[in-house]
Amino acid sequence: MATQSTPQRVEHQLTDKGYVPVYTTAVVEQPWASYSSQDHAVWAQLFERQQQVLVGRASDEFLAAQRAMHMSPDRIPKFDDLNRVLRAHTGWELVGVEGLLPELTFFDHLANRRFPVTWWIRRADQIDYLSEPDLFHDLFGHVPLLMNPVFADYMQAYGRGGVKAHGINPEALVHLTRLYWYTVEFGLIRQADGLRIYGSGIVSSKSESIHCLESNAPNRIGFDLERIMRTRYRIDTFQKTYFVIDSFEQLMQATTPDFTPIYERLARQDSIPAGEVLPDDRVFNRGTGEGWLADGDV
Ligand SMILES: C[C@H](O)[C@H](O)[C@H]1CNc2nc(N)[nH]c(=O)c2N1
Ligand SMILES: N[C@@H](Cc1ccccc1)C(=O)O
Ligand SMILES: [Fe+2]
Repeated sequence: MATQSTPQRVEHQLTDKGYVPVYTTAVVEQPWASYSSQDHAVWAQLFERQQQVLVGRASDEFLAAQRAMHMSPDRIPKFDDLNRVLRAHTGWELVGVEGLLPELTFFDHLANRRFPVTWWIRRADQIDYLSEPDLFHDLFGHVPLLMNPVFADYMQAYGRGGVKAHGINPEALVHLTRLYWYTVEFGLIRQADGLRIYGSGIVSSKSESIHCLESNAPNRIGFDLERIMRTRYRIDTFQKTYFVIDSFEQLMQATTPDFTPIYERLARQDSIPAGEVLPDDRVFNRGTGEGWLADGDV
């Protein structure tokens, strides 16, 4: 009987966020044969639950991409099977990793159309909350949209931008990471029939899939590149603000220009607290702020 899959943590490193696990940057084969029956059961339970929550909440593009991937709901998919489909559609491929990677390693993967997917899945007692990306977050949350040609291009361009920003200065990376956070992880998109989810951090969370669209607590504000790059975010609670794009084409066009002058301009401006609404914001919802914690913005 295979044991519960556990990540091979290399060590813990003391950072400004306290002790964080540091993983090897190595690409690892997916140990598919060693997944336990509990691992597959956790996948099936999360997949089934999220499928139900996302009807009427996930964007049309996300649902179409997910259908095209033919991911099995009842056991952990094989990276090799998904790679055959993904490569044929947009040239992307999944690579197995132990967990969070150093930023430059992460960006370099994206720049080469490789998406790093954590090989282990959370335990049954972590179903509702996990502090770091596991296989379910990466595979169910991030992988489907890599089937969408425009979003696939955006993700590669983002990776190239990350490598570039890493060579500029740490502040540029902070500004760029916020863009990732408020689009790839927690982005909303406007459809004719209402706001919908495309961010991976949301689609892999039952509670946030409901909260982000239906609670009055958070702000919902129209996409504005530099506004987003100035805005701090939360890593331990629901987002205080969600940003809304009109289309992936809008996202692609907004991020095509050279960011170098943008980083220079942003360096002279203050960051914006996660829950703030500015006079020029295109406000879809002005949040009540109910349940917000006072501090903790990153
Ligand atoms: C974009 C930003 O650097 C972000 O924190 C990166 C860092 N390293 C990562 N490493 C992995 N494996 N997966 C991720 O999503 C990220 N995110
Ligand atoms: N155009 C950005 C790179 C980028 C592309 C797509 C998304 C985010 C950033 C730059 O010059 O740095
Ligand atoms: Fe993620």
